[in-house]
Amino acid sequence: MLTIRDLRVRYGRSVAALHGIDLEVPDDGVVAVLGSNGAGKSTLLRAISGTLRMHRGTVSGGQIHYGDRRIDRLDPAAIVRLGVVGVPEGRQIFARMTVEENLRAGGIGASSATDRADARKRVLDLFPVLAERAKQRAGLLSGGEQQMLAIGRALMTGPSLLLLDEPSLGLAPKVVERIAETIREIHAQGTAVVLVEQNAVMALAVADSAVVLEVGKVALAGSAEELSASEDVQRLYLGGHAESQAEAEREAEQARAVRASRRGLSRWAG
Ligand SMILES: Nc1ncnc2c1ncn2[C@@H]1O[C@H](COP(=O)(O)OP(=O)(O)OP(=O)(O)O)[C@@H](O)[C@H]1O
Repeated sequence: MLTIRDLRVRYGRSVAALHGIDLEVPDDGVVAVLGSNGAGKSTLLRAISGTLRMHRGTVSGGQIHYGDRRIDRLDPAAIVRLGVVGVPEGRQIFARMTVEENLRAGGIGASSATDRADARKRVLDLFPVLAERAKQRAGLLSGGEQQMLAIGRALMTGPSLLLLDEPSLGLAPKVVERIAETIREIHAQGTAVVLVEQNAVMALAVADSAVVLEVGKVALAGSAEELSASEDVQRLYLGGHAESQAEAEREAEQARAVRASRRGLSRWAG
């Protein structure tokens, strides 16, 4: 379980980005973090993964625990060793290296060659396209394939908690649905997920529970079903791109249908 209590983050002296966030991510959970630009979503992931310092940020108050370990003062490599691995926004794969080399780089932290081989097999089963493109330069993959590679590389360490920063960004709806299915499969295989998204329809379809951040605070929290039904969420995040209330309702209906199919999937997986 990841437990965040009263987390406060600053960038330099002048910018206070998070103002006391509370969040829990159960070991078998998928928690979505929603919110508009600048709400603090990426900052929250940076705080969990220990990468704030690379962005001149610091935890100025509160605590983050993973299990019984306090992690908000650990460096990123130590946090990865505890099983908490992030896929930052913008994918950041090694564009000039091949798909295979990218995956190998992800597995460097694995404890043994057997672990690496097992992880590689799991990743290629999850993303068969990466096996087909193994020798290709990563920079030549499509946007969706690059996102799959970024997730696959993170999975090479065998994480128990995966942090995803806007995996749907810039991808076509069909590819977004493929990424959503993959997140469900990763979860069904026993990895907890924190999913930061601006695509609330996708995130609420995949997650068990969600929080909405507004200017560095949790404005709303609840189960994915509660938030899908919330008028505020519908107006701000589900209806935001809809031309009419009817379309917003269709989107919410679509999210409910995908959730129902997910329940079917997890029953099947379990
Ligand atoms: N390196 C930085 N230095 C100074 N301020 C920053 C830095 N990174 C983020 N901020 C500020 O912190 C606040 C939260 O930003 P953050 O990137 O976490 O939001 P976000 O919800 O992830 O937004 P987006 O969806 O646009 O990525 C914003 O006011 C942003 O301008």
